[in-house]
Amino acid sequence: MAALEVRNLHKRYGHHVAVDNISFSVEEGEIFGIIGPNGAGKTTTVESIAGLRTPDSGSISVLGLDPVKDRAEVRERLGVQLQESSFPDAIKVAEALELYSSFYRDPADWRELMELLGLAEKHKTRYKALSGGQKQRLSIALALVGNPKVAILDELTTGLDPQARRDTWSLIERVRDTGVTILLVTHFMDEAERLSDRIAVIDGGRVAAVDTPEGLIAQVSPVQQVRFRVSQPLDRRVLTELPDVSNVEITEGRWLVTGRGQLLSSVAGALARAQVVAEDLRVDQRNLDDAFVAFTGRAPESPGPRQEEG
Ligand SMILES: Nc1ncnc2c1ncn2[C@@H]1O[C@H](COP(=O)(O)OP(=O)(O)OP(=O)(O)O)[C@@H](O)[C@H]1O
Repeated sequence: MAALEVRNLHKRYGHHVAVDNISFSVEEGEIFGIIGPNGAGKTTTVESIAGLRTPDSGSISVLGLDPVKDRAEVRERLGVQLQESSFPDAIKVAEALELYSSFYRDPADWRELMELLGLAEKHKTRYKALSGGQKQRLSIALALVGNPKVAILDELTTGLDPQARRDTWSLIERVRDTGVTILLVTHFMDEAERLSDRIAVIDGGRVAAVDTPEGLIAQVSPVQQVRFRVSQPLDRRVLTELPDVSNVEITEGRWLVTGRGQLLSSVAGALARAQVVAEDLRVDQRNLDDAFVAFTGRAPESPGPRQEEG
């Protein structure tokens, strides 16, 4: 059974169609990314999954449950970090975590989460006195405090500095490694590419593509090239016989290998087997930004400027 299943989801606000027939499914243990321009319908989709909005039509299953009909059960199993979480200004970090953990049947150890998210030193600090990055980390902790089987993270690292972003990514990977399925909405292509097993590109309320990060990139730019020099003589057939390789050119000692699919790993593997070291290696490779532009016709946002971490 898929952890999440969204089928033919529709949602209008007045005459404006925000979600126009969105379908996708997320396997258990996956990190599934959702990317798309502003106003694409990402938040409407994930808030419908969380039972916070009622779709006009379509069906949603969270671990086999309906977010509206089975609201209480879904709440126990689904952790949600949404944009602009708002808490009472006067609540202290530890109080918020303890309070939220009391809402669940089988909560996580909130003290451990506080430690993990680097909030232990701030445990007595009131919400209003936290920096943007600390508020962000608290909202992640609160999404995880119920020990969820599925977590929805929207704008995970907005407002975090580069080190805090990387730390948060490692944390999310650790959470995934404990078996939690993660739905990650993000504006940042580096984050989506680093974390997601698969990604849905949403544009104008529709799914423009669903694939692995490499698959999305390959869809828009199937041809790749790898350039290098070799540390010792090499029979070109070692490379021309690889299924991913379409052409090998050697000019003045520089090798240019053209191909598709997993070209770099195929070439690296063949060179390693031949005990040849690739020197001065360059890969002409597109990234997820290129795929985003190709699927949506718009450039993705960049992560900065970021708020000061306190
Ligand atoms: N409560 C609402 N009332 C009216 N229109 C809404 C409401 N919520 C969202 N919309 C509109 O629906 C569309 C989809 O919004 P949504 O927030 O789902 O997009 P998004 O992809 O999450 O955008 P962003 O990346 O900017 O957060 C937008 O055009 C938005 O203006």
